[in-house]
Amino acid sequence: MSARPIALTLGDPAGIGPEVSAKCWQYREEFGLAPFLAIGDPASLAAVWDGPVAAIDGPEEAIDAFDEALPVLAVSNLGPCVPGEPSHTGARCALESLELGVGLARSGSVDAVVTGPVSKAQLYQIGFTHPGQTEFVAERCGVAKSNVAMMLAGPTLRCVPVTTHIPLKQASANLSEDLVAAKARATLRGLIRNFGIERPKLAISGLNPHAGEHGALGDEEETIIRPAIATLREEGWDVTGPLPADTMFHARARALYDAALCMYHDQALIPLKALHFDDGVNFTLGLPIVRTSPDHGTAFDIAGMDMAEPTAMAAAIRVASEAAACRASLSDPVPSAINAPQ
Ligand SMILES: NC(=O)C1=CN([C@@H]2O[C@H](COP(=O)(O)OP(=O)(O)OC[C@H]3O[C@@H](n4cnc5c(N)ncnc54)[C@H](O)[C@@H]3O)[C@@H](O)[C@H]2O)C=CC1
Ligand SMILES: NCC(=O)COP(=O)(O)O
Repeated sequence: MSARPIALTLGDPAGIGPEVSAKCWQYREEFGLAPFLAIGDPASLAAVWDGPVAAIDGPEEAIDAFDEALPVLAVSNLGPCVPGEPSHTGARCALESLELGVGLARSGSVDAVVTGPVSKAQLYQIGFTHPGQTEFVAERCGVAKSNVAMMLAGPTLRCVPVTTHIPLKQASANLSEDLVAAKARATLRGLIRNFGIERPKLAISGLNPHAGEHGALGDEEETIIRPAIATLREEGWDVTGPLPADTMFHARARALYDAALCMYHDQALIPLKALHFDDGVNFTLGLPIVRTSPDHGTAFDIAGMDMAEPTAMAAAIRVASEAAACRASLSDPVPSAINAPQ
């Protein structure tokens, strides 16, 4: 077992992040979780949980404390903490926790960072300029946002949207051959590096109904997606498509690939959440660090009611540990046989 813990940010203090984090500690043995520490406002835990908490000053104290209590690295929240009532002070606390968690992962003092759910709307209101945590973490790691992939992963499906948190009417205009190819490479390398899949298979969707019907129902398949696929194949990657998005997610189709690359957010996330809402993991591929998150959001509507299922958070912690171990076991994370530019 690694001697380093995992850092888990509590997310928005008014959301369900504190509750699912506490439940993960409570059921750590049933869930098979490696030691972790929580980062955030201790009051947000106290508001929803009366279990044991150990205040720590750094990650090096977490492993010893973990057996007896949930280790917490406190981040101050200048406002009151009421479950279900988000605030700007809470959003600032969530952002500060994220910054600290990413910093610990970058410094190598934790094996991975698992980020609790934040409210994008609240973050935007306090001046957050990134579409989501994915792009924030990429920037902190010095990686261009086009070279990271937001993968949503469950036991029978992994999906990556090429465009992420933008209005749907801008999705087509934001697609390009280079972006599709860059997201595909980040996904394929990520499957090798974090999931240990030696020769990953990627299925790439079309954008339009029936993948465009040879151009009759839209031309992005012919002008953008097909040329990107040709380039990826020349580089040696095992890539198929463009596939009609409505027929690529049934069970027999899913058995043919390791991940699906889709053109916009809901094309990827609807099938994933329909199949795996309770154990879906958001995994940022393409980073020097391991970063995961549960697939669900802040769920302000049920915060403080003891109704939040911790299973997606538990999956996010487990997948992060497995990915960290996988990376440590690989001497050549991207096999040189695959002739892809770095
Ligand atoms: N990992 C992250 O940081 C994510 C953050 N978000 C943010 O969360 C906010 C709310 O997003 P929504 O679209 O409403 O999605 P949501 O996932 O927060 O909630 C959708 C529905 O599912 C329920 N739900 C969610 N998680 C649950 C759990 N663990 N157990 C039981 N029920 C659960 C909620 O009560 C709600 O009815 C948004 O601001 C969004 O940006 C959304 C997805 C991921
Ligand atoms: N729909 C996924 C999501 O909202 C999580 O985004 P991010 O904040 O992890 O980039």
